[in-house]
Amino acid sequence: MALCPVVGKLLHKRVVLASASPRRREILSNAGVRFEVVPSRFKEKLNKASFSAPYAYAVETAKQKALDVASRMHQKDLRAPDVVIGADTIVTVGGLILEKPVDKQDAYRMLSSLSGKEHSVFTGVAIVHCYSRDGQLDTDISEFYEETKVKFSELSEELLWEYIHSGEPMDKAGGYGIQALGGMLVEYIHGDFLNVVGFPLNHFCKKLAELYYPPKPEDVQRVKHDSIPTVDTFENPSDVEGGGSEPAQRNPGSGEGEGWGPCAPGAGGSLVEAEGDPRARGTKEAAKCNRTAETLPPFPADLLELIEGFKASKALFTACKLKVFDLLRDVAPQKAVDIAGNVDASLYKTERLLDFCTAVGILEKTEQGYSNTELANLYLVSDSEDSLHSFIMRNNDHTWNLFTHLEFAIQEGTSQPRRALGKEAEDLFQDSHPQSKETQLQFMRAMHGLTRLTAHQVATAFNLSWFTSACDLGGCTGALACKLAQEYPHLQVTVLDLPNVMEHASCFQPHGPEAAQISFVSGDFFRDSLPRADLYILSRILHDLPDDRVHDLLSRVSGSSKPGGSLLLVEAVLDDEQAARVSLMQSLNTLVQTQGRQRSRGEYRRLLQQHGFCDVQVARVGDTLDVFLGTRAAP
Ligand SMILES: C[S@@+](CC[C@H](N)C(=O)[O-])C[C@H]1O[C@@H](n2cnc3c(N)ncnc32)[C@H](O)[C@@H]1O
Repeated sequence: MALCPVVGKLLHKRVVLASASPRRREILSNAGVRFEVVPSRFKEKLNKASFSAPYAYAVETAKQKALDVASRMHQKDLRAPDVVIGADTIVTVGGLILEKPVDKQDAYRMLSSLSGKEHSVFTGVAIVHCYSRDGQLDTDISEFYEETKVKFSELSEELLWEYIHSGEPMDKAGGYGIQALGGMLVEYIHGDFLNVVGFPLNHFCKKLAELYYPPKPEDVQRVKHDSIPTVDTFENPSDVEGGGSEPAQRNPGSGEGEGWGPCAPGAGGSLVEAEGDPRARGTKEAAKCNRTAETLPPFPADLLELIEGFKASKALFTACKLKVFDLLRDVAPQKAVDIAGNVDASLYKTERLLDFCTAVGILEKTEQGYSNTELANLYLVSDSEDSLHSFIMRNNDHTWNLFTHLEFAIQEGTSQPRRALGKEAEDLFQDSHPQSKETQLQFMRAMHGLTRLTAHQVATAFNLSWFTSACDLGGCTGALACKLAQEYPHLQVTVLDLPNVMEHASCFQPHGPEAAQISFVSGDFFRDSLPRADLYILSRILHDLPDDRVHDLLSRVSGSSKPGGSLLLVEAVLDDEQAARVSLMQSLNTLVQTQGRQRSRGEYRRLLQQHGFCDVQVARVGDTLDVFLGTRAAP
């Protein structure tokens, strides 16, 4: 079905229906939308007289219902859902708006006013996209309405009262339900049947398509579309409070045709404006240049994420540095005041940091307090088996500093370790001014955590069971060696790395039976003779090296390999989108830090072949790493 992909856009979002109506629930779930139901507490008491048309009243009520739920959910657990759907159905006849009857007399009054006449059923719908920014709720609101004309037969008193006594009219706008007994009262309808039931599914899907697949500017035909009149007054202004969001005052005079109208996506759409929100400025600009909804530029969500991304990284670094996740491991939820006391920080600011961590899914917050998510327990606790804590701290203490010099690296065309760290590029690994033990260990723990993430997949990318000896050149803590030993019980693995690394390698030695298969050797793969092995491994080594050094190293490995021996090479490559993203990010790293560069799969394959490794096979590991296996041909 053509509409399925549109509804599919909601599948990975947390969607909430702000309505208790079982009919709306059924229509949406039948369409494949997955959602929670949180009935709105918004009282349907807007001043009808202040709306220039009945549908505007329905749209505004739908919007206020959705905003009420978004704001309550955000206040409750500081995490608004992604999308809240509000809807309000009204019946109008002779300029009067009929909602739900309050009692049987009211139902009688309504139904007799419809008898033998045509009336309109309007459903206003608001689709509210929610965002949490700095603990505040921010929303984008799209709204629309649908009208269906319904003609009732002449209803006898007897029929009327029989219907009223059935109880069906009481919770329905206009006092009837077209999908049940009330269907017998209807002579004909013009328009969407489901709109009369309570939810205009067809228009809803079209609106989603408009939002999620905005037309390309060149495809846009300028068409006159429905608009919603200006609404300035609310009967109860406090109803719109909450979560820092207020509905925008609509821009008069921007529209086509009718002389007024909203300047926002879709018919009757509007954007909530928040002070300082770039989207708000975008909306004003659009109004200025008289843009229609269809010609508004796409909202640059990815770009904004890119612009602001460093703030999120720094917040994570800070929470790690304060050891928040260590504190919350294996304990009952903690209140912000206790966490702040424990990490010796300001309560108010700590709470902001904790709320951010909650918003990005690394902490959970309940009434009892904050606790670690599973992700935090796995990776953010400093001494967990798979901890990335040191990798995060390395980024905070070392890489961050280097990246502040990216501009110089680009302008001057050189790496910046001197400016950033006071040392030369060639000293990065082999330091003539030894780093402190803590810095060295931080680097090694960082590599350990990173390598462990993919070690099993690298070790099993190819069947290596016929090798009896392997040497992992620049193998650091032995994280990959350990996995190889576990996978291949007949394999002896030598880990070769520089003396300053080997000095601390004992901290990482495995304790299981595989320990007997692994030996650590101190050495420089550019200067010292390489330990003898059937299989050499270069994992994440070559991208840090300039071309001449790559050739140098490969020719040494080749020279040490026996015919039939192999080289296993592990690198992120430039070829496909996902790997290239990681690879290019590393290339910025090498730009500021080393003299290396990223290479494509083809380049690595050719490099292996040039150095005598033939039958090169390649396997993808995870989303981003390529593992190459080449066999040394006879010279
Ligand atoms: C980026 S890390 C890669 C570690 C590991 N192979 C992996 O896949 O995670 C580079 C490693 O190469 C080591 N290294 C750099 N230059 C070296 C050299 N000339 N001789 C031996 N090891 C070296 C570093 O000490 C470091 O442990």
